[in-house]
Amino acid sequence: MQTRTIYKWGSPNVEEKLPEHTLKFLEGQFPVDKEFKNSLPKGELPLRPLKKSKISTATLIKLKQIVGKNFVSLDDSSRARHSIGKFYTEIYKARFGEVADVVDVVVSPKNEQEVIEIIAVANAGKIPVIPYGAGSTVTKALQAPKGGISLDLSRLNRIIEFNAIDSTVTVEAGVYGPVLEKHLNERGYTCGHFPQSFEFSTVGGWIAAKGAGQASTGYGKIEDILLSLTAITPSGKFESKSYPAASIGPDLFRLFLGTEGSFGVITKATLKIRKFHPENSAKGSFIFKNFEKAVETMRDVMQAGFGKPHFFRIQDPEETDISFHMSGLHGGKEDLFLRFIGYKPMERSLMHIIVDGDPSYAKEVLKKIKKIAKRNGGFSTGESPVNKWLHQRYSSAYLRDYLMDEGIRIDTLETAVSWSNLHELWEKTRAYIKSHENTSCMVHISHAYENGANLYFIFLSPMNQKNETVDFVKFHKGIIDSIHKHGGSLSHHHGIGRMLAPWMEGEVGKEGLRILSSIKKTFDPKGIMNPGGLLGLK
Ligand SMILES: Cc1cc2nc3c(=O)[nH]c(=O)nc-3n(C[C@H](O)[C@H](O)[C@H](O)COP(=O)(O)OP(=O)(O)OC[C@H]3O[C@@H](n4cnc5c(N)ncnc54)[C@H](O)[C@@H]3O)c2cc1C
Repeated sequence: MQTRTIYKWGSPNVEEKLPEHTLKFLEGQFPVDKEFKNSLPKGELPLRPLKKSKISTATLIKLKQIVGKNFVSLDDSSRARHSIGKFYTEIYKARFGEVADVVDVVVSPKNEQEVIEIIAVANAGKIPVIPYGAGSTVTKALQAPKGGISLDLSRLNRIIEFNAIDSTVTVEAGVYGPVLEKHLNERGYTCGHFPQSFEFSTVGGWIAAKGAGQASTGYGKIEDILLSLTAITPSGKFESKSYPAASIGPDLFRLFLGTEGSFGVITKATLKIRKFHPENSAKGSFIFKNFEKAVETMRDVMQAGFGKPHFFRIQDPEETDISFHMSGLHGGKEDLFLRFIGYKPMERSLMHIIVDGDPSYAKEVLKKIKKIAKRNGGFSTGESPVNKWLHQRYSSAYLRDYLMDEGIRIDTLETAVSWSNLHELWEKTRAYIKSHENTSCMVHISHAYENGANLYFIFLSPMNQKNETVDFVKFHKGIIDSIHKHGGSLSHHHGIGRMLAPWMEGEVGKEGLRILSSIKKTFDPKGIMNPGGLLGLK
């Protein structure tokens, strides 16, 4: 498996160089002062925890006895790396070497028994424990305002059982996406969970953040894929059984979904798997005259009842426009033809579809979608845009670090919204984002349901040369306020962490927070699991 460098997201084997036409477009759109750009650190400074480790010698001895001395790290780089995820300001500050809320020690157990013993030591000493999957969180969920132990789960990486009879796979929590998927693909199956961070995220992290993959419209979010789990909590070991369905009171294992390590450590999970033959997939794309018609088509398809695509995406007009520029299509013959037949830049909206499954099913569903698209004025643009998107479905995110080198800010926020609120939320939140000086706002829908969809906002602008962090935080807060005010959920798949915690009471209410807090107390009476404001918990 590939590893990545400290600061950069993505495979070190993939060059982040942009094609000439893309660079030209970005330079034109987001002019950045050369001197400012050159003054920006590019990630060459060593990471520097702003606090000294306060772990006691007695605790260190115990931890080393459990996992062996090679799996306990106290060095600056390990502590700092394990205390940041991939939120914009975390990465920005790390480039200056700074990591403020830092763990005291990093411990890497190799099995569940070692996790049990570490939790016991931590609980006895009231030492915070922060489970660490692959560090791809974008919600500040790994920051350690109270210090403590980072429990790196990457050695819990076994695939325990592939079960073709039940169509399940049981894995340890530290298994990375590509390892799991390769194992399944070799047997003609898929897990169906492909977050954009797929290459560098773990099964435990997917469950803990309650994430969604790019094919979630067909395969479901991780909560639909998860059948059962084992979690080690300070109160004991919780284990659920893998029934296809059951009526045995509330599904207790679901309590761990989305809790971002604040109830316990997920050590093992059983996931549903699906038969998978990519050669059978049916692909199509359409361009619509406007976003409204594209959304209407998506909603009609989701509510028609004839089946649904696995990947179902709409790019709003600005995202469609920027992808024309970035892919070099802008001004080309396809673009001119589309304009000529009435599909105008900054109005038109692109839709991508992939239907998996039995070939006759996939073909039939695509045929029916084509009918609905045609009725709504969709012009078929074939398989090629889908293949292009598939080619860069993970690597497009590598761009953020490159843009940071160039003095350009790019970040995202995402939400789920009912169909009836979708347009207002899209319009109002876009308007807020666009009110910030020289800011592009691209929006796509990538997860669709019978009752609504997600909206994924990407914003791009030159960095603020006076104070990038302060300006970013203020602007970012305004976007969250707008999403919240216009009927969107705080998150559809990234989770809450510490980033969205201040809005949690507004989302779930005082009573909701009280219930959450009392469940936490049951699993974690001393409050050692990922403490310090996560999920809005005290
Ligand atoms: C470029 C990029 C693209 C992304 N795209 C998507 C996307 O498409 N869909 C999506 O859902 N998310 C996406 N994310 C967010 C992130 O990748 C997910 O939240 C992912 O599920 C986190 O997994 P991880 O293994 O990296 O967990 P980490 O980042 O290490 O941890 C995340 C949280 O879960 C807790 N945790 C981790 N493992 C365990 C465990 N075994 N037991 C208990 N708690 C645990 C941690 O304490 C932390 O609070 C993206 C992130 C990036 C940087």
